[in-house]
Amino acid sequence: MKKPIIEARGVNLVFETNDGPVQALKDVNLSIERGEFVSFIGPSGCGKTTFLRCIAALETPTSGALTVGGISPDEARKARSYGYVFQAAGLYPWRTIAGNIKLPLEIMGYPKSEMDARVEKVLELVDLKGFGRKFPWQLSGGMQQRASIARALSFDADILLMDEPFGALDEIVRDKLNEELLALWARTGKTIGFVTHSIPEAVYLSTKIVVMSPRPGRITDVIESPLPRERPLEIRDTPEFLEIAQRVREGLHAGHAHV
Ligand SMILES: Nc1ncnc2c1ncn2[C@@H]1O[C@H](COP(=O)(O)OP(=O)(O)OP(=O)(O)O)[C@@H](O)[C@H]1O
Repeated sequence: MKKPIIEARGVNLVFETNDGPVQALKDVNLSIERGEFVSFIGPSGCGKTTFLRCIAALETPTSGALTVGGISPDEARKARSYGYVFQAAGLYPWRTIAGNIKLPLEIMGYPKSEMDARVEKVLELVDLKGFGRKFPWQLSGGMQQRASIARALSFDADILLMDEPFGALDEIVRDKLNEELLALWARTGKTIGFVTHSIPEAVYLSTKIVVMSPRPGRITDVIESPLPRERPLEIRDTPEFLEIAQRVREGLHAGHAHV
């Protein structure tokens, strides 16, 4: 059997705060296979972001085992195994779009010609061809978020971690970006970890949906989606889609019963 690209076994994380310990993650067990699209959904404070940050070695579990590509998250971070997309696009206003996308490549010391080639390639991947010389403030919110995805893709990591990347966008833009993200995922074969508050977004995008609940943050359900990988937006009106959405809803409610 192939080894999962991300594997968590009995992961716990307790934050020590002024008000006492906060158990952000409790006994999290999860396997993510290469090429999967995994969404994390649950109410505020259930540990979605914390788990993503553990994968990215931005937080360290208090106990348990977590591997990324068979190595520790810290080693995986040093090996540039993932790109990270935050809720806010976080582009530097004094740099052009191309300049922003180049930033991680500059830090990694890529030669100029390769940087330029990569910028062109990722701009095309996120449908921003021709916008490299614009500044962030000249782009719409949706375009800025596409640019931040391009930046995360620029060094071609196997894993893309996305923390509510479309949360601040209106529904029409969000639909379009969801469609584009699926196309990008199909073209690149990346493994994607995606945090969301939206049930339709989670069901539309994912091959696996991880339902979480708070206090302490834990996984209450893991749903393997039976939907085909190729998904027109209209799939959201099919009985299969609505059935999965219902199961997510039930998982969310069941989680609350423990609070
Ligand atoms: N650095 C920290 N110090 C102390 N407590 C923290 C820290 N980071 C997160 N927490 C707490 O851990 C719990 C999980 O937080 P986390 O941000 O992972 O939740 P979330 O599910 O991503 O929430 P949201 O949907 O609001 O982003 C919360 O109770 C939060 O207050």
